[in-house]
Formats: sequence, C-alpha cells, structure tokens
Amino acid sequence: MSPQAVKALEPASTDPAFIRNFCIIAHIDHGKSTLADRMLQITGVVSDRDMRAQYLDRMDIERERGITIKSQAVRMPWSLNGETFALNMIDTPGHVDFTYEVSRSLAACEGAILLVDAAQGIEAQTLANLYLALENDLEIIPVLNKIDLPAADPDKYAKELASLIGGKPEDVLRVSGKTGMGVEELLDRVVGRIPNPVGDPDAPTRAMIFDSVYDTYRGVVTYVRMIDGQLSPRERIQMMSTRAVHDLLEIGVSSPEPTPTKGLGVGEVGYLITGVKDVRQSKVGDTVTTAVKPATDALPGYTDPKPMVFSGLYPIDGSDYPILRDALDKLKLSDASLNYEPETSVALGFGFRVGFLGLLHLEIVTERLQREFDLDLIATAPSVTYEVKTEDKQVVTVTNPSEFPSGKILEVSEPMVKVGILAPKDYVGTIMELCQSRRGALLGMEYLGEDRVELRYTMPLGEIVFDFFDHLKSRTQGYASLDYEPSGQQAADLVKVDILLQGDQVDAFSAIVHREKAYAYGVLMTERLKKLIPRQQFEVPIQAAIGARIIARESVRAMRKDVLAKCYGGDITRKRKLLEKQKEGKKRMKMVGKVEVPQEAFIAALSGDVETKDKK
Ligand SMILES: Nc1nc2c(ncn2[C@@H]2O[C@H](COP(=O)(O)OP(=O)(O)OP(=O)(O)O)[C@@H](O)[C@H]2O)c(=O)[nH]1
Repeated sequence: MSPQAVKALEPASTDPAFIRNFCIIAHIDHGKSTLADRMLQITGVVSDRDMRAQYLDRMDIERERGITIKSQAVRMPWSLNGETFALNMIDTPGHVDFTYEVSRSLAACEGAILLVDAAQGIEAQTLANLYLALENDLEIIPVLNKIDLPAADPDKYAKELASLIGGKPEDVLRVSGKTGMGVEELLDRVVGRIPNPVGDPDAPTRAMIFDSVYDTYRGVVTYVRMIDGQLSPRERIQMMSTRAVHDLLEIGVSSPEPTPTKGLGVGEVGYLITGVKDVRQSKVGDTVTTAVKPATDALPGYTDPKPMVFSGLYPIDGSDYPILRDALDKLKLSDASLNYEPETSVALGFGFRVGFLGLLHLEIVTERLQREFDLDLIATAPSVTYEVKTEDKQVVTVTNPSEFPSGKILEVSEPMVKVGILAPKDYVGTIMELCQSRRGALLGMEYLGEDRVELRYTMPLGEIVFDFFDHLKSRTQGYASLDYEPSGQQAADLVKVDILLQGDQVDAFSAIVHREKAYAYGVLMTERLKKLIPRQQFEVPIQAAIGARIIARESVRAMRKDVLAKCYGGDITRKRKLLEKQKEGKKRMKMVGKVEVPQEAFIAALSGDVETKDKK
C-alpha cells in the first residue's frame, strides 16, 4: 500500500479542520465514477496496477450496466500548503430513480462537486441534484468534465453553469476524468472551498447512519457520519430508534477497502460492524450513540421516500415464497427505499406488492433478486396508487388493480407528477406531442443557453411509469433527459379492464387505464394472449371487460386430437418420450381455472417489451 494510502488510514487528527466531506453529483453518465477513479489514483489510495474502471461500483449489475446504484464512501489523503487533509468522497448514482441515495449522501457532506459533461451541457438530473444540494446548504463546486472530447464546448457550458448557480464562467473548473487533467486542481479546490465539518467532540456521541449493507460474512455493515463525540473499538453502542445496544466489533474507514482504524472523531465518515444479522437493527437515518453516555436528542433522520411505482413480485415456483421474503428483507437493508407487503393472486399464488422509486429501480431490484438469491420471478405490470371514492362515500386506496372496488364508483383520483424535460430545441414538437398523448398539461417552457429548452408538465404518474422514458429517448435520439417529482392526486375518468379466460377473471392481467385507452388495452392483451396460450383440449375464449361489458375478444381453438393419436402402434419409447415432453411442459404451466397458461405467457404478457415486438 502506498505511503499516502497508509497516511489515509490514520484517523484524522481530532481537529475536524483537516477533514473535508464531499460528494460528486451529476446527470447519469456525466462521468462521476470515472472522476472518482482518477481521484483514487492521484491520491495514491489505489495504485495504477490495482485500478479498474468504475472502481467504486461494487455490484455486478452496476458494472454490467455501467451505472452507479449504491453510494460508495471512500477516504483519500490530500496535502495542500504542507498540511494533510482527509477527504471523504461519496460517489452517487445519477438516475432519477436513485435520488433517494443521492439525498442520503448529501446529508453526510458539507460540499458537492456539480459535474457536467462538457459535450452535453446541463441535463435534467444536473438540475434535480443541484436543487437537492442547495436544499442541504452544500458548498457547490461547478466542474465541466470530459473536456478531452472533440465535441466538448467548455466556454459555452461554463457560461450556462455560471448563469445557473451564480459566479463567473472562469470559476468553473475544467477536467477530464479520463485523462486526469485538472483533477489535482479540483482536489485543491475541494480543500480550499468546502467548509470543514463542525461538531462538539465532548458532547454525547451522535453519528448518523447514511447507508448500510448486508455482508454474508460480516453481517450488517453500517456507514456513519460522525456529528458529535467519538466512537472507539469494543465500545457498546446504542441505536436511538430502537434503544438496542450492541458491541462494536470493528470500526474503520473505506479506503477504498474497509480498513479498521483506532476510532472515528467529529466530522469523520466510516463504518461500524456489530455482528448483528437482523437487517432491521440498522435503519438508514437512525442515530448511533454510546450505551455508557447516550445522547438525548436523535439527529433529524431521513424521510423515507414515497414509492412511485408498484408491481407484484411472485416466485414462479410457489415453494420459493419464504426465500423471496428473506431476500426482500436483506435487500431492504441496503435499499431503504424498498417497500413491500404480502399479496396473493388467484393466477400467481403468494407474492409481494412491492413499491419502487421508478421503473429502473424495479428492474434493478428484480434483477438483484434473481441474481443474488437465485429466484425466478414474475413481475406484474407496474401500477400506481389510486384513490377510489365509492357510492357510500368510502375512499379505497388501490395499489393493485384487483383491489379496485366493484359497484358504482363516484370518483377515481390518480397520482400526478411535475415533469422536467431538457432537450435540444429541435425536439420540442415531438416531445409536446408525446406529453399530450400521455394526458400532460404544459406548465412552461424555458430556453437554457441558445439551443436547449426545459419543458415543464404536470402528468399522471401512471402515464410515465411504463414506457414514457423509452419513448422520450427514442423520439429525441437519446438527447432528452427527464426528471419528475410527486405533485398530489387528481380526479380522472379511470376504469378497470379485466381479462377473462373461459369466463374466469385473471387478476394478474387486470389494469386500471383511462377510459379512452381501455379498448386499446383490451385488444392488445387479448391478441397478445392468443399468441401465448397453447391450444388445449377445448376452445379457450379470451375476453377483455369493463365490469360486465365485454370490449374485446379472441379465442384459442381446441387441439384437434390427442397428442398421442399419431403414434398408436408406434414403438413404446417414442410414446414414452412424447408423454415425458408433455409432462415436462405441464411443470411450467400455471392453471388458471381449467386453462393451462405457461409461465412465459405471464412474463411476456406483463412485460412492456412484447408491446414493442407487437409494434415492430
Ligand atoms: N472522453 C471521456 N469519457 C469519459 C470521461 N469521464 C467518463 N467518461 C465516459 O463516460 C461514460 C460514463 O462514465 P461514468 O463515470 O460511468 O459516468 P457516471 O456519471 O458515473 O454514470 P452513473 O454512475 O451511471 O451515473 C463512460 O463510458 C466513461 O468512460 C472523460 O473525462 N472523457
């Protein structure tokens, strides 16, 4: 390990004046992880030999998708004017779904590097993360990245950034995370511009939990930011929300691997291991204090984010249900934004209704469950929360279409979001057309610099969660970027469309859609299921209905003869092989009433991609 790296491991001097806590925030793909890589190398924490791209992106999914999902904290040493500082840097995710991760990282810092791709300029997430950082009173250091790119236009975007956050264009730093150019000057600016953390070393200890990860070998690893007092190894600590007391088995810093130190003082960022295996003992936002001299007031915790999208998760093999429950408990530890509760479906059996921050969050969680816990799952179509007022003035909250009350409905209201879309001005027309088709109402349009426009809409969340982002990207050659935030509920003419097989309703295929789109949904689903359901010994009528009214129908014709008919008199092995094949096939079937529906029918019928296949 390099001398600097060894230096980084010593706990910072008790004087927090030599500590700087900062994060890197930006729009997705503007280069946070690559810049973090260069910082790890330039400060000597990771040698050139050990360096690999996106070093801090730990999860396979992060590395495969090239996106950051979990905020990783790392300590780096940096000297300026003969003094050595401990820089605690937090790399953050850029996607709109992971704003919660960003907001937790920001609360542990005093400053933020606002990174903008010098070839793309300011994007929706740049603005969204900037507003979050300003809400946390962070010192902002504006930086243009990727200035090595031929398409980079730093002069143009320095002006844009300066007009956005104040200051002069010449104050905007210009770096390349790829080549390392300008990064040393940036580290100097971090030391010079970001205030050091403040706190009372003699007050009762208080540390804020800003992340926690479940490690199969070490149990729960809790990441904290020290506010007051200090923590030492072997100390007995207390979680203020549960009053639970634990022995501190290990305390240290990530530099970038977890490395034990002699303790943590005011302003420091590090990790604690207590050997606890129960995932609920270490809640993000909780305050850690010492058992011997506990603090009286807990720190302001995080507000758990409101899930924006719901989907039913069901194990394909019903006996995997307990494994799914434990897996969700474990994921919840490292992803506090995950909300779930048991749910049953006539067609799919026992599962969970899971709340996510957005579609990418849904995809990532489903992928993590399949990969880290070897679970084969069906995810029902994503839906949002509706408030349904019935004739007797009761208001029913519906997060699953099957909860939609039957009988006379007085009003249905749906969640709305305020949408911000940034794109080159040439795409304004196609974007407005798309938003209009999703029941969007234009709030305003502003020019940012000469050729970019920010469009603001209110739109039903239900019109965004499925494929709006994909359509927005494909209509604008990927140039448009999107951000949204909740903006209350609004009444709308919504109906529940049911799908019936042989007259039996299949709850997994029900959906709540706007009346104007009900017929199209019914036709789409009946046509799709006709392609996916194999022929049976009898005809299978497939119908779409609103209440008792049938709005679309298809049917799967009966199989003409017994599958063995053609081999009577044939040799016994062939007959046995055919029966074996038929039995194998049955294993993958879900019985819905008397109809055998293959698993892939549910998956294909519920996933958006079949829609695009249809379109193609
Ligand atoms: N030419 C050039 N490419 C860069 C530079 N920095 C990053 N990239 C490339 O830009 C892409 C995104 O880089 P990342 O560092 O993963 O971006 P990110 O902001 O961390 O992405 P998320 O974590 O998903 O938000 C990668 O292909 C990088 O190789 C740079 O300074 N110059």
